[in-house]
Amino acid sequence: MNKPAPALEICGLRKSYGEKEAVKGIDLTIQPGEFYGLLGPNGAGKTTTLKMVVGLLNPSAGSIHVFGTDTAADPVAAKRQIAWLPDEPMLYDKLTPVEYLEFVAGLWGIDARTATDRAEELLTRLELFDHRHERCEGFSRGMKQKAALAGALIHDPRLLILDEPLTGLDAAIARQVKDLLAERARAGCTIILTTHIMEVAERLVDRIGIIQHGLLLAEGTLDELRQRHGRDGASLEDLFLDLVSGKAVAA
Ligand SMILES: Nc1ncnc2c1ncn2[C@@H]1O[C@H](COP(=O)(O)OP(=O)(O)OP(=O)(O)O)[C@@H](O)[C@H]1O
Repeated sequence: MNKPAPALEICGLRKSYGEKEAVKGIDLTIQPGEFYGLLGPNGAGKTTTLKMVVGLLNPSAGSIHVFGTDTAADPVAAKRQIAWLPDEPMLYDKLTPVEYLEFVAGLWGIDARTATDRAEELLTRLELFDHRHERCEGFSRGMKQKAALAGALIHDPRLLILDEPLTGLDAAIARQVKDLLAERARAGCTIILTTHIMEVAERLVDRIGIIQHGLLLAEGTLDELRQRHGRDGASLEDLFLDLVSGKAVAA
C-alpha cells in the first residue's frame, strides 16, 4: 500500500519582504495526525512561514504540499483542507456566534443541517452556547478567540494551523482551547501551532520545530532534542534558550 502523503511538506521555502529575507530556505515535513509546535524568538519567521502555507503570502522560492496537493498549482484544493487561526482573528462584531458560524459555513458550502449541528457542538464544547445569540462585540478577548476557533473548525479541516492561539487567554479559557485541540489531535486532525509559552509546547505537542533567523534550527520530539544536545531531563525552556543563544549546538 502506498504511504499516505504528508499533511505538510515544505521544500526550500523562502520569503523576502523587499531587501529583507524573512524565511531563508526551510524544509519541513509533518505527518498526518501530528501535533506540531513551531517555536522561535520574535521575528524568527514563524508567521511568515505559516502565511505562505495557508496561501496568504506567495513564497519567493520553494514549494508547499498539503496532503499531496501543491498549494501553488491548486490553491483552492489545498485551502479546503486547511483552517487558519491568526493571532488576531477577525470576527464580524455585529454578528452573534451562531450567525458568524452560519456565515463561515456558507463560505465553505456546507449544507445548513451539518452547519447547525457542527456549530451547536463547537459552541457547547467551547462553553459559548449560552452566549450564542449575543453579538460578538460585547465578548471578552477569550470569548472572541473561542468564537474564531469555532469558525476555523466549522468545515472540519484536516490541517489546523494556529498562530499563538493561547496568548492573552485566562487559565480557564486556555484550558478549554487546549483540551479541544488535544481532542482534535486524538481524532486524527493534524495541528500546527506557534507559541511563546514553552509549557504549552512541552505538554501539548508531539514534535517541535525551532525557527531562528528564517531557518529551522532544530527539530524533533522533546526527548530527541534533549538527547541530541546531551541535556537529559532539561525543560523545553532551557533547551530552547540554549539553542537560540548558541549555547547548545543545533543539530
Ligand atoms: N509585511 C511585512 N513587511 C516587511 N517585513 C515583515 C513583514 N512581516 C514580517 N516582516 C519581517 O519578517 C521577519 C519575520 O517576521 P514574522 O512575523 O514571520 O516572525 P515571527 O517568528 O512570527 O515573530 P513573532 O514571534 O514576533 O510573531 C521579521 O523581521 C519581521 O519584521
